[in-house]
Amino acid sequence: MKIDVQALSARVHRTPLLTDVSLHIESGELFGLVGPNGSGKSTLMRCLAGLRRPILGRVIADDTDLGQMPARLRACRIAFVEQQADTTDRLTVREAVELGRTPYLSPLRRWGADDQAAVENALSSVEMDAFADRLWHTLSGGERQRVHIARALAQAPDLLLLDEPTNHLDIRHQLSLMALVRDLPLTRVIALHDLNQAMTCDRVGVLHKGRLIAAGPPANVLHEDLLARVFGVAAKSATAPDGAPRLHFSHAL
Ligand SMILES: Nc1ncnc2c1ncn2[C@@H]1O[C@H](COP(=O)(O)OP(=O)(O)OP(=O)(O)O)[C@@H](O)[C@H]1O
Repeated sequence: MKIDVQALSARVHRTPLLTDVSLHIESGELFGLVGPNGSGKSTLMRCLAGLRRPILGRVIADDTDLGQMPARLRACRIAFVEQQADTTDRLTVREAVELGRTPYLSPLRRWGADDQAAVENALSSVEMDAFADRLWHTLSGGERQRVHIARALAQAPDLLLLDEPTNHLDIRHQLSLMALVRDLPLTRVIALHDLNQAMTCDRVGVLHKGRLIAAGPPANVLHEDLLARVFGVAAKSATAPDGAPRLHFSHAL
């Protein structure tokens, strides 16, 4: 799914949250969204998910205005893992992941082998198969996060939106999640605080005070001047032994 964000502005009461954001994301791209706390990342993600209506501008998903897309179609095509998603329902892990298949079900299309396979594959992608029968509320924060991601994968979307998905994850699961997301054959937008994880995206966009101030290949965008100006940190770019660009942070400015 390709995404065209056209002159998008969002506001709460009189407070602007996003101002005149325009952005094109290619089909199949891994796009990283970065910016300091409160810069508007989650707000933009919610607009991309169709959960927040912009006050101005629009989001075009393939050739359809997201505001006009029927909710069920949107639920089949777009999966969103929010930052602090939670549930109070008494669910097992498997039942939570099965929710990802809900948009596909109807009286004419009941639960079938495809749905079961999608759930099992999703559980195993995030290494949660052994937890399938555990109750949701007994899981740790990182385990819950992995189940949310499994639910989104079970949805088999064309666009996957992940808002800071590596929060709560230990370093091994951070790296395996990023590797999993990198290899998925679909459009992915991922809000990240770890700028070295952002360096592994195809392109990044930088939000600052609700405006998109830069977008492009990570090594071009996340340079020392921008990191000082936007994030308020002293950083140096370097090359890791495997040839990948790395950022080294020394202190807050
Ligand atoms: N309902 C609301 N009412 C008032 N202000 C809001 C509301 N929702 C968001 N904001 C403000 O809008 C700004 C952008 O919030 P948003 O959650 O999009 O930022 P973010 O970049 O995701 O931040 P973080 O990195 O801290 O998660 C913040 O200053 C936030 O306090």
